[in-house]
Amino acid sequence: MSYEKEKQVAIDAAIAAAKLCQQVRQAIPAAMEKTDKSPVTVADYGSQALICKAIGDMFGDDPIVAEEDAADLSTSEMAPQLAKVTDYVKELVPEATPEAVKSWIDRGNGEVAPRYWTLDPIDGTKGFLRQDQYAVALALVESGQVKVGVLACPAMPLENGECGILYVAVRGEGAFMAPLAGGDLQPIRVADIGDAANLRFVESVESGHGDQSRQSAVAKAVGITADSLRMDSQAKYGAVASGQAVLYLRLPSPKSPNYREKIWDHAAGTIVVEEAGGRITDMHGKPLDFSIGAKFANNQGVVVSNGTIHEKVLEALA
Ligand SMILES: Nc1ncnc2c1ncn2[C@@H]1O[C@H](COP(=O)(O)O)[C@@H](O)[C@H]1OP(=O)(O)O
Ligand SMILES: [Mg+2]
Ligand SMILES: [Mg+2]
Ligand SMILES: [Mg+2]
Repeated sequence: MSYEKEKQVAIDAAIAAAKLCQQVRQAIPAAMEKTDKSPVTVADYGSQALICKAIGDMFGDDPIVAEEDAADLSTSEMAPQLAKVTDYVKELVPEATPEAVKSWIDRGNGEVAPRYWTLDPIDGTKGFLRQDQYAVALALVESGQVKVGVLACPAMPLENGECGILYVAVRGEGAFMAPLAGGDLQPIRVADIGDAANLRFVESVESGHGDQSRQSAVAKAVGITADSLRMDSQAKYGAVASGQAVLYLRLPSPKSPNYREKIWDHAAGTIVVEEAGGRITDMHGKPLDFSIGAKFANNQGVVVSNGTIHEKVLEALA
């Protein structure tokens, strides 16, 4: 089946959301704290409102499993924050009101189903706040398989020195990138192992999101001697898909061994890498299971590679 309409709606929505994020970031955003102590900003809510509205308007029957929840914005003390979110959304959707914005955000409370969308309105909020990398990540999943993935990475550098990359993939059609500011989609491929300059691996900036000493040891065991490239968000998937790195390791942090990865932190990135010729499994070699819920209850860790080194990496982990 062709996903032309889904792809186009997803691209347009992600570009609009990325614009909103860039506007918020110019104003040096403040972080609010969620109940799990993780940060969130008006841009996370604004991005989720825009994208859930767009998907809901075009594909009203599709559930959306998204990270944020409008309940966090519904108290009277949060009214000024909701007003700010509404102002940013209004610049792109003039009819936005606080109530409408909350209802759009709440479209993201859907559950995993035979066909669903999953959204991280800002992946890498900590990177967003640090003026580092972040991504707007949207994917369509059918029968447990990601079919369409769009990653908008406003801070990813292009070869010409400008910033902003859009990565797009549709199952069976290849992976592509374009300048986020506009331009043609160009095919991308993972790096060949013979390409020594690209023999690098990527990992999180946040040391609490992985096991950095084990990640370095595994990279060394497969012949990668260069220091890791540390990057926030699913921009790391973009780096592997476009050949800037051959490996992305995300092994459970000793500080939070029971943490389970969330589907919206991986769905869009995984199809971009797979369609660029790469491979993704968990640290035990199992495929990521997108069919059970918002968390990967049956997977531990994530290994993303150019494909050719994957078995060696799994052997080093075993
Ligand atoms: N202990 C953890 N291990 C792995 N990922 C985590 C952990 N805690 C939070 N995260 C998630 O890591 C993602 C950012 O990853 P990266 O470090 O690659 O930029 C965020 O979506 C964040 O989720 P959350 O938004 O729920 O805090
Ligand atoms: Mg995230
Ligand atoms: Mg997020
Ligand atoms: Mg978050």
